[in-house]
Amino acid sequence: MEIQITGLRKHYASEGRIIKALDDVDLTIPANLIFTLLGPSGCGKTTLLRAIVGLENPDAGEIRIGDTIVYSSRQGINLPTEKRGLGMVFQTYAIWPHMNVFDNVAYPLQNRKVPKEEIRHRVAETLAFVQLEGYEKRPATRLSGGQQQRVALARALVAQPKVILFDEPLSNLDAKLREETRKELKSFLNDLQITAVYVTHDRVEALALSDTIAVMRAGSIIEIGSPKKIYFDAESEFVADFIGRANLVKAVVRQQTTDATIVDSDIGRLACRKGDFPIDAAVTLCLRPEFISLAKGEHEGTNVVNGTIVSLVFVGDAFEGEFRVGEQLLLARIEPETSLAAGDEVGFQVRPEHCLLVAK
Ligand SMILES: Nc1ncnc2c1ncn2[C@@H]1O[C@H](COP(=O)(O)OP(=O)(O)OP(=O)(O)O)[C@@H](O)[C@H]1O
Repeated sequence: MEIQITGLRKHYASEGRIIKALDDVDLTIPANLIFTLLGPSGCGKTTLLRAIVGLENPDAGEIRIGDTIVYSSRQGINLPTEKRGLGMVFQTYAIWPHMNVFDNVAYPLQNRKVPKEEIRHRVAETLAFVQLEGYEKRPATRLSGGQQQRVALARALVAQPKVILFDEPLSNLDAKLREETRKELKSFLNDLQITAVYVTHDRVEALALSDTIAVMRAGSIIEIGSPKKIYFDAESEFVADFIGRANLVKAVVRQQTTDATIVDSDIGRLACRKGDFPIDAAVTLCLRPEFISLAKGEHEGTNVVNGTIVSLVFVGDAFEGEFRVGEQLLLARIEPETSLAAGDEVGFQVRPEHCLLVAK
């Protein structure tokens, strides 16, 4: 089910200041996909999610879920949470420790006075779906973190919602379990064909899980696109920097050719991916460390950059190499079997399509 948000506003007054948690947000969340709200702490993600759920009372705007207006300041509509037909997996909605798995999952149905036999059937079906059949009698506290998350998911799904909302549901799990649970969750959601709205500040989680990512900043949605689009074709310096490790270099547009934009940058003259910028525009060159392939010695030719290695840090599957080009420090990903060392003169040639220009 599609969610349509129009002019949604929520301001808070705090210590004499106005905080624009939601600054007139317009947003369409498409049906049956995993849609992620990504942004730094305090950008308004949770406020937006809570407004969709009905746990936050906005100041103005409209929220439509499918054909139903669940909130409209103009029409004075504000449906209570339980009438919005949503499932939720929130950090703060953790499973109940004093109940067993069955009772945790059955709770939303018991609350709605669904007949006992149907409850048993639907809980069994949902537990099978999240691969927890046979766990009905297990006290919730005697489950692993990942299993507890699956119980929380089952509880959100048991009432067959049209939309399911997640607020940082994996943030209490350790790194390895978080990765496994994320994969499971993606496969569950793909099978379900349900509209999922997912809030996180973790870019890796957003990239791995989402069909579409909306990047938020200071109460506004600033960019929307597929994970690849956001990662490779960011439109602003903020998004390029937030979504992944990036070398950001100041540059000025000098020339537009048919297939490239030529800039003078703090690391030299470079042909970059063609961008729609006027001559003399001040832009930022975004160069991802994985596109820099350093080799020893001084290099010559077009789109060549030379520098000196400052440090190498081993991070398991690679080295993170820091090197200096003039006044600019750049980061490169270097293969683990490298013979490069600090102090080495190095250079690289970069393909224009790997040099993304973004607005400052
Ligand atoms: N009850 C409140 N009173 C005052 N300010 C609030 C209140 N709730 C949220 N805010 C402010 O509104 C802004 C948006 O908060 P929100 O929790 O939506 O951000 P977030 O992006 O979810 O952050 P995080 O990732 O840290 O949870 C923040 O500046 C926050 O301090």
